[in-house]
Amino acid sequence: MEVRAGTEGGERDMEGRGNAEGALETTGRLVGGSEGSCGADARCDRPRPPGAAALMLLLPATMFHLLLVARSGPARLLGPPPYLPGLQVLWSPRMLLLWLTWLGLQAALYLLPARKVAEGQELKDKSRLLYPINGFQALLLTALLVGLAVSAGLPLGALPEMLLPLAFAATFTTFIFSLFLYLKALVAPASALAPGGNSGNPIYDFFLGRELNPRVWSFDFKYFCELRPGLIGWVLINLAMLMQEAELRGSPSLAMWLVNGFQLLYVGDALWHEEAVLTTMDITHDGFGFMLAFGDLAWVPFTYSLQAQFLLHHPQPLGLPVASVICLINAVGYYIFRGANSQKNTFRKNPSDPRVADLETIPTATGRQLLVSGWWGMVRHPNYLGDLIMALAWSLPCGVSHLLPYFYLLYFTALLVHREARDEQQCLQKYGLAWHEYCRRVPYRILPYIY
Ligand SMILES: NC(=O)C1=CN([C@@H]2O[C@H](COP(=O)(O)OP(=O)(O)OC[C@H]3O[C@@H](n4cnc5c(N)ncnc54)[C@H](OP(=O)(O)O)[C@@H]3O)[C@@H](O)[C@H]2O)C=CC1
Ligand SMILES: CC(C)CCC[C@@H](C)[C@H]1CC=C2C3=C(CC[C@@]21C)[C@@]1(C)CC[C@H](O)C(C)(C)[C@@H]1CC3
Repeated sequence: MEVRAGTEGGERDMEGRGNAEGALETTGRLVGGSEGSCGADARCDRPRPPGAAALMLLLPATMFHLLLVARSGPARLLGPPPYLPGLQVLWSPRMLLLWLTWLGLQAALYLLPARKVAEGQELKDKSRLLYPINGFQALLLTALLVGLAVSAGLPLGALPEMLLPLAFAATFTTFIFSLFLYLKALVAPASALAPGGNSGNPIYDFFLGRELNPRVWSFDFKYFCELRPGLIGWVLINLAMLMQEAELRGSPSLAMWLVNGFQLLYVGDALWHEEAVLTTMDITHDGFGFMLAFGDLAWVPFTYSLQAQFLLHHPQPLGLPVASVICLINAVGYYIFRGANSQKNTFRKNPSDPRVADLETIPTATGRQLLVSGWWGMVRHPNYLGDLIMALAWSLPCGVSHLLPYFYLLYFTALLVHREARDEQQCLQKYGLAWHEYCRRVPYRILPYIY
């Protein structure tokens, strides 16, 4: 695949500010302030270097806290962990090898011939990078390989006992990998840097990432990490919890089936619609540094699987009527999430497509239009609403006796509220008056009549 020059963030580099996602996808407003290239953006809220340094400790610490409390009797989200594991528990060369094998397997699957090669968003120099679309194929092949390995005697049910050292290996490799990304960016041309990826402060740049699309030959690190090892690892950990539960209790519980099924649907959907990730701000705007690398490779698999971890250690009775209601909630969430994302993607690809041609739109000075009916006429981020409804459905099978399984819902609400504010700021810069008009016509952001 041809690699062409990256630029400073393509069309999204209009606000002159850097990656603010860290501010809440990591910190909330704790990290306010600005450095480097914030420019005229009054809402620039990137972390300051001490904030970035603190987050590099805080994020892994939170992840280990969750892993520890999920297996403890009281399972208190806000309570102390049952014990503090020593290095002899966390560090295991075997687990490091297992983790590297996992990454290697996913990298090999990434390099297999793809059914399609997609073009990314147009960069500033009008070039586009090329990306293989074979994520769903990677999921199926991983399932096949794991199936074969399990039938040959691989004890997948032993994985729950290995989570701590495995998460430690993932965190360790993320630090090394981020260092590699940082050093690589030092010799990259200025045109390859993300907006705000050149603050001059090493801690800050290490944390948020300097390069927009770091690649070695055609291997795109950010795109690879965003969808493959973390997302597929997440469903594999879920499956291991299910198998271990079957071993311990004779069969998996209904609650465990639901959590596995819902999250498999979510991951399968993401990989099936892999091309859509090319238009997200993570790919088009944000640098690739510790925050996103840790998020993709460690945070997603080890904390998004929290409900399954909780259920293994805290079985919850679940009757069919309640389970049916929960399935309905997940189906409604998925319907909104998929409907909204597909409507926008179809419209952006071809506004004359019969599926979207009848929708009402607002013209903008850029030549692009904004949908103002259909899903995008209901609230300004219907896809977030659907995602949040699904997040609720993933927690409900765990009952209401503990707050811990609702961690994802709480974290995700905060993340999406911040993400929405950030996207809103970018759209305002991009579309100006037309965006004001859109906000007037569609006054609610995520939840109709409430927010
Ligand atoms: N599970 C997880 O941890 C996470 C999941 N997500 C999910 O990822 C998905 C993608 O989210 P995200 O990348 O944040 O952003 P969106 O998919 O919501 O994209 C926002 C962009 O859509 C375009 N847009 C906004 N309004 C309109 C409109 N009315 N008509 C046409 N285009 C419009 C604008 O870009 P333009 O005009 O340039 O096309 C805007 O910048 C969501 O479903 C979200 O829930 C996101 C983060 C984490
Ligand atoms: C470590 C921090 C606290 C948080 C880091 C944030 C990341 C975990 C998320 C940023 C954007 C993401 C997306 C997905 C997963 C989580 C991260 C990486 C996504 C791949 C999930 C599946 C969806 O269908 C999607 C639309 C493809 C998502 C894209 C954004």
